[in-house]
Amino acid sequence: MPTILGQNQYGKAENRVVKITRDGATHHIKDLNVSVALSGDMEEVHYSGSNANVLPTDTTKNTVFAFAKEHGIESAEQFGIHLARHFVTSQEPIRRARIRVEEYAWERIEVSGEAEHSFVRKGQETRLTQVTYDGDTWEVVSGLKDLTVLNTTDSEFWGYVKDTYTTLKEAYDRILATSVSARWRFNWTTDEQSMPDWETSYEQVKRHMLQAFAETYSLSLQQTLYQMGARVVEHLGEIDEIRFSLPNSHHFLVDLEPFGLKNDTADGAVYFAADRPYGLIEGTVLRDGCEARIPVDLTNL
Ligand SMILES: O=c1[nH]c(=O)c2[nH]c(=O)[nH]c2[nH]1
Repeated sequence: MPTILGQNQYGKAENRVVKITRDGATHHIKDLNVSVALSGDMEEVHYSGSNANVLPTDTTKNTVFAFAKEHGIESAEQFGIHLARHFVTSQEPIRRARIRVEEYAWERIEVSGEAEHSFVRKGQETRLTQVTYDGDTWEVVSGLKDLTVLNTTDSEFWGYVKDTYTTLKEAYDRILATSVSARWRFNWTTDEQSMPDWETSYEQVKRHMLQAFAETYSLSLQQTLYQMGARVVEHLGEIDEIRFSLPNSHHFLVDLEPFGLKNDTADGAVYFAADRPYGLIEGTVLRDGCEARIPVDLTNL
């Protein structure tokens, strides 16, 4: 049965590019998911396997990261236009380029004023609660998930154990990012007159967590976790226990040396935001003398 090739396109999808710009102590962030789809004279690669017209998808990925460094990211549209023009005008067989961009919006964490290098992702987190009553005693465990935060600096990781399998380079200025999942247990159990103000309490827990994240100079995500928990328990008398599950959302500096581009943290850099695997840092912070009752696995709550 004779067949012919119909519409076809190819390219690297979902390049997670994060560009930090440093304006003195004030940092700016652009966080994009960029997908490239190219089409043109691509019959031969499909019919005979000749790659003579094929610009590798790997190259399209490198171009995205290199352009972010070389030209910056003014807007998703400007970045898309620049890339599309490049592919179509630089490669004769490529007749059409479609660049799709998703942009994730970040806002500055409020500390005393707006933080210079600490951000929370726009869009609401999910608020959670679990109430249990046995006719006598109440247990209220509340929480949140998908509260995504990022520090563009004030994070290091070094001095760790090194064995035969350790390849990780020590980091003295890295991005620290996580999506906070937390559960906290109220010590209110019986007296309905002295119930906490749940709405106020929620806002305060969130504020203390965000401020602790922003203000901790972090030597590990574990240290940041403890600071966030301690801040909540110390400030809010109604909470005895808080547990966190914090994925370490790795941002890797992209090696742009092959394209003659210096990509240094110190003057604002381009990062590859990896989605998996990720470090997963979990732990409970307790008021001294209180019992731990929040389950280890937060998915069970
Ligand atoms: O903050 C961190 N804690 C770790 O335990 C760890 N492990 C790792 O590879 N990177 C990091 N970062």
